[in-house]
Amino acid sequence: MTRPLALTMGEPAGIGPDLLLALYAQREARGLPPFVVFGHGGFLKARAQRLGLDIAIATVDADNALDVFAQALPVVSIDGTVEDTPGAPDQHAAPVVINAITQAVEATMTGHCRAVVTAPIHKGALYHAGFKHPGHTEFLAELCAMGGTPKLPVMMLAHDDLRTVPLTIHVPIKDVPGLINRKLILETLKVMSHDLRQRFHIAAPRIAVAGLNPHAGEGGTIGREDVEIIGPAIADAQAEGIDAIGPLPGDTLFYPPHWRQYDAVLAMYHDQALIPIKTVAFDAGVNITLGLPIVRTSPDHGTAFDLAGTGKASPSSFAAAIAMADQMTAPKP
Ligand SMILES: NC(=O)c1ccc[n+]([C@@H]2O[C@H](COP(=O)([O-])OP(=O)(O)OC[C@H]3O[C@@H](n4cnc5c(N)ncnc54)[C@H](O)[C@@H]3O)[C@@H](O)[C@H]2O)c1
Ligand SMILES: N[C@H](C(=O)O)[C@H](O)COP(=O)(O)O
Repeated sequence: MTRPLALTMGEPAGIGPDLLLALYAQREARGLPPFVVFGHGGFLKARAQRLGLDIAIATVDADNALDVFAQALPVVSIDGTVEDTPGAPDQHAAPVVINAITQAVEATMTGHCRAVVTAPIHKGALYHAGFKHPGHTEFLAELCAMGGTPKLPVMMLAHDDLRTVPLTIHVPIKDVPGLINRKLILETLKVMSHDLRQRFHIAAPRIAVAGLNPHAGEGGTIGREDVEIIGPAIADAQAEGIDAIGPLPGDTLFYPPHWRQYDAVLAMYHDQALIPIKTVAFDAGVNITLGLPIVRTSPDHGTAFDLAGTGKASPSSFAAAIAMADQMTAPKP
């Protein structure tokens, strides 16, 4: 029998807990693989009750999850204080939120679970509690390094054949130009090219690189980064055998006949990469971290405080994240 996926509870005041509870209730209808939740058992019981979900919750070790999955939602319970206050984040819950991620990664790195699927965290609440990482992406790279030097983690948003990667992630837009350099572009393209083959089974991936400036700098007349940094970095990548092309104007790159020529797009900043996916597939997009020794996926949405505890949030993107993690780690027949 296969091992379970490790789901993290995410921000308790958000919709993450609602969705994983709903997906457990819908597991058969949706054909979901077995999973175990790393989170706070008492809180999850309270949230299930609030949502009117009649499901049993069993406290387990990751190794026992499969034994109970058919009868109860298996939870590796993390000690700490977590109140059921939808829409109102409480920084006292932060240690549980962070430990849930840490333990889920450990269980996956040590082979007890197959992959990690994270529920959304509220970055502001964690920063106030001292969390030092911009988001899961960088934290996961540190956890997977197990005390060594973290490898470059790469965020990808994916839906069907549309896959986009932000070169810079959670940084102020005013800092973006200064963070773009040849080495970062080359290293990101290497990770993309490797993982498109390894995780997505694309034999010869083609990658489009978006420019930073309008019209990719219009030959250097509207900003110099495209000609002085991005173009040379693409040449570096081509010299290493990576099929990358660009810089291409970001505004027309996402016209379907254009992006469909490529297996992925490397964008220069967060919104340039995420807007296309969230516009066409907010309900089905998946966030996947490339460059890790394990598979990690996540829904493309955030904590949606306005919907937490109401039962109105759509579980579709979370289900797509589970399906992608399952597909990428399914035992070979
Ligand atoms: N993977 C992650 O941990 C992750 C991802 C994205 C955002 N976030 C965090 O989430 C917080 C809120 O971010 P935001 O407001 O920009 O984005 P959001 O995705 O939480 O919400 C944006 C809008 O979409 C709606 N929405 C979101 N998910 C929905 C769903 N499943 N069904 C129906 N409607 C849904 C919300 O109600 C809201 O109107 C921030 O702290 C951000 O950092 C975390
Ligand atoms: N910008 C990401 C998104 O909207 O999906 C997000 O905040 C998640 O980041 P991490 O996976 O690094 O937490």
